[in-house]
Amino acid sequence: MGGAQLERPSGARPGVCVRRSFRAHAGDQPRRPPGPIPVPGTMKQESAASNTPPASQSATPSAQFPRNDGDPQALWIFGYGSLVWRPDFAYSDSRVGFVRGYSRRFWQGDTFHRGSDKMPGRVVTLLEDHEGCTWGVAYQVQGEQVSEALKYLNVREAVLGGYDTKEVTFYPQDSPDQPLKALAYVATPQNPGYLGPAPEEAIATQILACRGFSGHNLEYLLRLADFMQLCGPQAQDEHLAAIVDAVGTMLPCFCPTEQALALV
Ligand SMILES: N[C@@H](CCC(=O)N[C@@H](CS)C(=O)NCC(=O)O)C(=O)O
Repeated sequence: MGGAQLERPSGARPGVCVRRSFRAHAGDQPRRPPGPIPVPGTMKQESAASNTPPASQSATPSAQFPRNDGDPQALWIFGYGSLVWRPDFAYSDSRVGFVRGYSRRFWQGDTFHRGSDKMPGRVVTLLEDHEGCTWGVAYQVQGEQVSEALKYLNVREAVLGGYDTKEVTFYPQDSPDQPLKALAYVATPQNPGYLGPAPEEAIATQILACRGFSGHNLEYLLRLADFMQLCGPQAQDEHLAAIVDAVGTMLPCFCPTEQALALV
């Protein structure tokens, strides 16, 4: 469930980054109703109406919904963080690809999904960067999926995460000459949860120490690193790689000794 499956083309040599076809599978379609993220273990099917945040909380998307040729009702949503592996909304199609002019940074604080008020975690946002390129997944929603996805993401991203919407141009890896307009959720420096730049070692320490209602902050980092690994050598994210390296260096300090585990 969640992110679509990356398929290794038949005949590809294992361990070699090859161009992959990225296909959503009907079985992947999430079943979670749109709306507030239920605390893990308490998920239940609720009517959309009961999930609608109070008017005072709802933050309507600021970007006009980007339209592409073809189905006027269709909308593409670009994910570059947790949306890469856990979109949790129904979609009709998905593509791996990238956006130009932005770099991804772990500069957004999170006190719900991967952190708490006392120990905010760090999640990603997009930074305008003329030479930047950020890889992720674009999901196509059509018909009723559009309002359901936007209602759900408004709560998950805007109300709970401090993100705002922005129109971006998405380049599918399989057809970069046919770019798509897409909606992205971006945490700007003006939002109260924004933490801004920090040394990668400090970010790694924060990630190692934090968890929230959606799980540990380390899971968030490693799932994103997994995705980037699957994208192949053409997809580089030095900021992400530096944080993963820093985590690897620090993990021994966080791991209990054999004596402590009484493994002897
Ligand atoms: N908007 C970015 C980042 C999304 C993101 O990571 N948002 C957090 C909100 S703070 C989230 O949904 N976290 C859910 C989780 O960590 O599983 C994306 O397109 O993926």
